[in-house]
Amino acid sequence: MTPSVSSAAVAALSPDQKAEVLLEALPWLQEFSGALVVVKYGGNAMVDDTLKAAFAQDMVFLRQVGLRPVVVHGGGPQINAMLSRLDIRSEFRGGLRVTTPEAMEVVRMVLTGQVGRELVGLVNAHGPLAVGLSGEDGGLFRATRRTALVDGEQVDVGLVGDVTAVDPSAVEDILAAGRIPVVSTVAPDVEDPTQVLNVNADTAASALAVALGAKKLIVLTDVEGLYTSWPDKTSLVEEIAATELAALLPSLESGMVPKMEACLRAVEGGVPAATVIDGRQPHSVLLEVFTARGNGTMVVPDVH
Ligand SMILES: Nc1ncnc2c1ncn2[C@@H]1O[C@H](COP(=O)(O)OP(=O)(O)O)[C@@H](O)[C@H]1O
Ligand SMILES: CC(=O)N[C@@H](CCC(=O)OP(=O)(O)O)C(=O)O
Repeated sequence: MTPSVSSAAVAALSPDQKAEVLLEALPWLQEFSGALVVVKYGGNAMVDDTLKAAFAQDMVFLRQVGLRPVVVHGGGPQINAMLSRLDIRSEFRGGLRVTTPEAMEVVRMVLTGQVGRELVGLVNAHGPLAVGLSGEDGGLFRATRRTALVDGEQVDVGLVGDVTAVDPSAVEDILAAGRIPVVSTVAPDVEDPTQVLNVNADTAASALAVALGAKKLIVLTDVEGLYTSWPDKTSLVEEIAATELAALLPSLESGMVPKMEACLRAVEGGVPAATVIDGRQPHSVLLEVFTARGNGTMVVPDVH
């Protein structure tokens, strides 16, 4: 496997510099030893092959140094591409895809049969570590149909749900076997378990992080982090407490709404920290977990 960090750049470092880089990770290796970390990989941060390979390498790295990573992936752009190839119209309302029965078939096929499979393959290029599953497997998720909030009104978005029950035992079994679960976020409807619903991947990752008692939720996206007044680049937030974020939520725009809501719910549900990081930076997860100055925006409880 070709290393994604340039060997020439590493060779150019002096022995002292190499030791310094390795030692910077020591306190973080100690702090995160054995820790369960849920990593949500957004579809927008997944469009480049080199980035995807680097992400897979990071998951293997975490696992190798004793953490227990759980991957929850999105795939919005990949679903869009397949819907347009099949000539099926699709629109978003309040950050959620309006999902017809026809679109739902494509969502399930792309998330579970394409995006999930590709990530499993990339991780397993390093060894037989990843096992893919969807919210349908082993009763992992159950979802309740929801509407979207558009201009103060609740509107119907079709076969879309929110995860309202999680049975993490299937994920825990995979972790106990020393492997890396890779979860796609379609989920059976509580009312009719033969009907699957489309679930936003950020909110599903958050529900899973809470149910697993994760030490951290890391959300990769295609922007540096949360901006309080988007798109003003000077308004990037490094750290924000739950109450402050709750007050800010109504002013956020569509893509960031489910993401920041997910971080808030995770922290309110007992996850000590939820971080949104820039997935366009190769190895952003390694930098986030193992360096002093992480990146992106960290959401923390009010008292921590
Ligand atoms: N306040 C904000 N801070 C940061 N990004 C924002 C904000 N408001 C809207 N955005 C947009 O949200 C996008 C991320 O959401 P989304 O496209 O759903 O990503 P993903 O596929 O990673 O889930 C960013 O690329 C940015 O264009
Ligand atoms: C209800 C809803 O909108 N579901 C999303 C599920 C995928 C997702 O969340 O993907 P990202 O993380 O890449 O945005 C969708 O259909 O696009």
